[in-house]
Amino acid sequence: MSSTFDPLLTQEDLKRIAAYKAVEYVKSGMVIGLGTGSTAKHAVSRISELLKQGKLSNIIGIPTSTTTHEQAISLGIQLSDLDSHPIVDLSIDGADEVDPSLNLVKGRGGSLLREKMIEGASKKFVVIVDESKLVKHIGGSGLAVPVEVVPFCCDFTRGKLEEMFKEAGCTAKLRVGGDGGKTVAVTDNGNYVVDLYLEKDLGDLETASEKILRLPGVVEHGMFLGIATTLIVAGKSGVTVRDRFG
Ligand SMILES: O=C(CO)[C@H](O)[C@H](O)COP(=O)(O)O
Repeated sequence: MSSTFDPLLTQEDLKRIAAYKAVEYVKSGMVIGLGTGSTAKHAVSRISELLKQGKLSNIIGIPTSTTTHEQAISLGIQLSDLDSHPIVDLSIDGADEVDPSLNLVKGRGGSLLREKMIEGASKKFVVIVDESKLVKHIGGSGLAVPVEVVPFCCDFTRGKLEEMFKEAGCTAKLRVGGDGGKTVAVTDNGNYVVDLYLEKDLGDLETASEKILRLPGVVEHGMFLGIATTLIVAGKSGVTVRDRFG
């Protein structure tokens, strides 16, 4: 599916267009996983707008971060969690990278663990991106693959991760806060993030995933393999919608 746009649209416009398109999947009475980031925030705002206009009702949101929790609360969206609502009808979230098989890198915003729990529990997971996020192979773009680690001996875990992907030219860096690097960035779960910068792609992603998850000290990584069901891409020449099973 595709339509033609104004070439003067900004990246922010494209994020909003993708998000609004995804919200067309939201129906009254649904439990919705609310993603995190500058693209997902447009979806949360749109859901609230439609609730206020009476075009949607009885929506329960499951936020994927404290930031999204605060946004949704400020917009009056009713919230819950996976303990009370273990099955999520639909999640909508952005991504940092998307490959042709709809595998993703997520978590450059630091919310990868809650995102993976909620999006993995969803019957449908719609990924919304502008076209800059499309890559041939995830993990080889020069940008980071985030890994959430426990704070205990995090430099030991960082070193093990770097060693693990030595052949892919990996440099593993502990993520610092937005205060010029004076403090370590802490996730919503009280953990740290090690960013894996790779010169080459990771090869077989399932193998890489298993290796990372087997390392004690690792909580989760930001590769979302086989979780996304639908991809919405907004680009200067239009919007496309792709279903993994379609
Ligand atoms: O995974 C995420 C946060 O943990 C975000 O979805 C991802 O970083 C994309 O963010 P943005 O829409 O701001 O580019």
